[in-house]
Amino acid sequence: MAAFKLNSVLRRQLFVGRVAIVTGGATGIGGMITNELVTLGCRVVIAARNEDRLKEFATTVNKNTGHDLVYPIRCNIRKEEEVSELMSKTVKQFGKIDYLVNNGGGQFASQTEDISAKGWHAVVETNLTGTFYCLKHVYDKYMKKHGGSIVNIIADIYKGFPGMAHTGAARAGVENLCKTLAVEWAKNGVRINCVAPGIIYSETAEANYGQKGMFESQLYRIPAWRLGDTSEVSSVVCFLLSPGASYVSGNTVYIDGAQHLYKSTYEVEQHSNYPPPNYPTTEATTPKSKL
Ligand SMILES: CCCCC/C=C/C(=O)SCCNC(=O)CCNC(=O)[C@H](O)C(C)(C)COP(=O)(O)OP(=O)(O)OC[C@H]1O[C@@H](n2cnc3c(N)ncnc32)[C@H](O)[C@@H]1OP(=O)(O)O
Ligand SMILES: NC(=O)C1=CN([C@@H]2O[C@H](COP(=O)(O)OP(=O)(O)OC[C@H]3O[C@@H](n4cnc5c(N)ncnc54)[C@H](OP(=O)(O)O)[C@@H]3O)[C@@H](O)[C@H]2O)C=CC1
Repeated sequence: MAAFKLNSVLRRQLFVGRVAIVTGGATGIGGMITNELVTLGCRVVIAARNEDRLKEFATTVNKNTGHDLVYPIRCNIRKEEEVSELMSKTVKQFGKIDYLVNNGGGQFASQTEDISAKGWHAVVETNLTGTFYCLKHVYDKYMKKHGGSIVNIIADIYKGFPGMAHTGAARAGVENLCKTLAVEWAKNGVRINCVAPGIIYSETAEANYGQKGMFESQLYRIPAWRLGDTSEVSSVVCFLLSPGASYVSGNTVYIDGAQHLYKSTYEVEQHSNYPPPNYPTTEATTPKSKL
C-alpha cells in the first residue's frame, strides 16, 4: 500500500514547471493558495486591484523561498480588458497557464430590500461577471489549445444566502457555469470545479464586516464548533488542480465543518404572518409577532 502514498519528495515536485493564476492571491484564502502552490513548486501570478499589496506579498514570498516564483499583475476582474491583458501578459511572461483559481471576490451583508441597484451590480459584476471574464479569456488565450484545470471559490449557498442575496445569486451562477463548462470544455482537456468555503478566518475577511469577533460569534452554527482556516481551503484547491483529481470535473466541495447541513447564519424572528393553519391553535401556540 505504501507505494500509493505521495512521498514528500514527490509532493514537493507536484507542480514543478507549472504556472497558475490566483485572483485575490495576496490576501486571506488566496494568499494561502499562492503559498501552497509555491511550496509545491508552481510559479504563481497573483492578480487583484490593490497593486501595493500584491507587490508586497510577492516580495515577501520570493524572499522567503529565495526564488522568483510569485509575479504580481494589477487587475480588476470587473474590467474585461484588464482580464484579457492579465491572461496575455501571463502567457507572454511564462509561456503557459496550467491553472486558474477564481478566488477574488466578496460582498457586504444586507437585507435584500436594502440592496441598491448599484450595490447589486457591484457584487454580481465582481463575483459572476468577473469570473466569467477570467474563464473566457483563460480559455481563449491558452486552455482551448492546451487544456488546464480551474477552481472557482464560491460560498456556502446550499440553503440560499439569506442576508447576502446578491452574492448567493452570483455564486449560484458561477456554480452552474462550472457545470456547463465541465461539459463544453472537456473536449479541450479542461477540468473545472468549485470550492464552497463556510466561515474561514483571516484578518482581511473579517475586516470586511467591520466587527472583530464577528466570525467567532457564529461557532454554535457550525457542527465542527470552530472556524475554518485558510490552509484547509488551499489544500482542497491544490488537490482539485492536481493530477490526483484528474477524473473530477463539474463538482463543488463544501469546506465548512458540515455547516451547510446545519444552521443558517440568518435568524428568522418570531411572527404570525403566514396564512393561518387548518389545525386548531391557541394563543399559547401562536407565535408573538414582533413585526
Ligand atoms: C457570518 C459571516 C459569513 C461570511 C461568509 C463570507 C465571507 C466572505 O466572503 S469574506 C471575503 C470578504 N472580502 C470581501 O468581501 C472583499 C471584497 N469586497 C468588495 O470588494 C466589496 O464588498 C464589493 C464586492 C461590494 C465591491 O465593492 P466596490 O467595487 O469597491 O464597490 P463600491 O465600494 O464602489 O460600492 C458599490 C456599491 O455597493 C454598495 N456597497 C458597497 N459596500 C457596501 C456596504 N458595506 N454596505 C452597504 N452597501 C455597500 C453601495 O451601494 C455602493 O455604492 P455607493 O453607496 O455609491 O458607495
Ligand atoms: N472567508 C470566508 O469565510 C469566505 C470567503 N469566501 C470567498 O473567498 C474568496 C476569498 O476571500 P477571503 O480570502 O476570505 O477574503 P479577502 O477579503 O482576503 O479576499 C478577497 C480578495 O478578492 C480580491 N478582489 C475583490 N474584488 C476584486 C476585483 N474586482 N478584482 C480583483 N480582485 C478582487 C481582493 O483584492 P483587492 O481588494 O486588492 O482587489 C482580495 O484579495 C472571496 O471570493 C470570498 O468572498 C466565500 C465564503 C466564505
